[in-house]
Amino acid sequence: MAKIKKASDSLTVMTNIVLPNETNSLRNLFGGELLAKMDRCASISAARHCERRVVTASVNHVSFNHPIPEGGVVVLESKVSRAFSTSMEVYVDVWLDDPINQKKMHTNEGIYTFVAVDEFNRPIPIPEMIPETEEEKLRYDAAFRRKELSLILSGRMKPLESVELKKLFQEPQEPAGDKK
Ligand SMILES: CCCCCCCCCCCCCCCC(=O)SCCNC(=O)CCNC(=O)[C@H](O)C(C)(C)COP(=O)(O)OP(=O)(O)OC[C@H]1O[C@@H](n2cnc3c(N)ncnc32)[C@H](O)[C@@H]1OP(=O)(O)O
Repeated sequence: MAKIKKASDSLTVMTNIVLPNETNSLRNLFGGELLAKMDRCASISAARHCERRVVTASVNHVSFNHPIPEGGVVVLESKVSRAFSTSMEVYVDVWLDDPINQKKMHTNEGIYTFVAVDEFNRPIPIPEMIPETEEEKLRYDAAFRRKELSLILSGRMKPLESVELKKLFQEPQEPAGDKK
């Protein structure tokens, strides 16, 4: 597949108001409801990138930094952060938006992996992705480590087979001349 796409080509923005039936006993948005919203938003980004059917392969990370209250306006923004062969990482940022005071607070982020599949649910190749902004470049650079970690945690890769992740745990090598 020759096509190359930008991260911004997959930008997806979903805005919702938190309704009472989505809240927990503290009257904040229930975590599972947020996960479902993030999965929907991210899956649209993934489909926009590869122009194919996609399935969620894993949820690699979700952070709940601030509660989102009933009646709050929730804005989800997702983009593909890196495309591999058949899989892609999608980053979702969640904001609590105060339209009256025009303030926005970053409340959550999530990192998902999607796989493009054919009509028989077999993985198929996807276009490459090029990052443009500084944030997109940082997320792109770290995505391979996260892919390796996710494969290790799901039993699909042995830790010693990793390339990028292993480097994090290796002692920095001293230049030959500095040895005492
Ligand atoms: C034009 C469009 C406009 C927009 C228009 C709107 C469209 C709107 C779209 C909405 C779309 C609905 C979105 C529903 C989203 C669900 O809800 S899907 C339901 C939940 N998910 C599932 O049921 C998936 C079930 N699992 C599977 O089907 C298979 O395990 C999978 C994921 C296809 C993988 O199959 P497999 O045979 O194991 O394949 P394998 O070759 O080993 O791995 C394939 C790739 O996945 C990676 N992978 C597999 N597991 C993992 C893991 N745990 N971690 C990281 N990577 C992994 C592999 O590393 C490999 O990556 P590449 O190196 O090829 O890039």
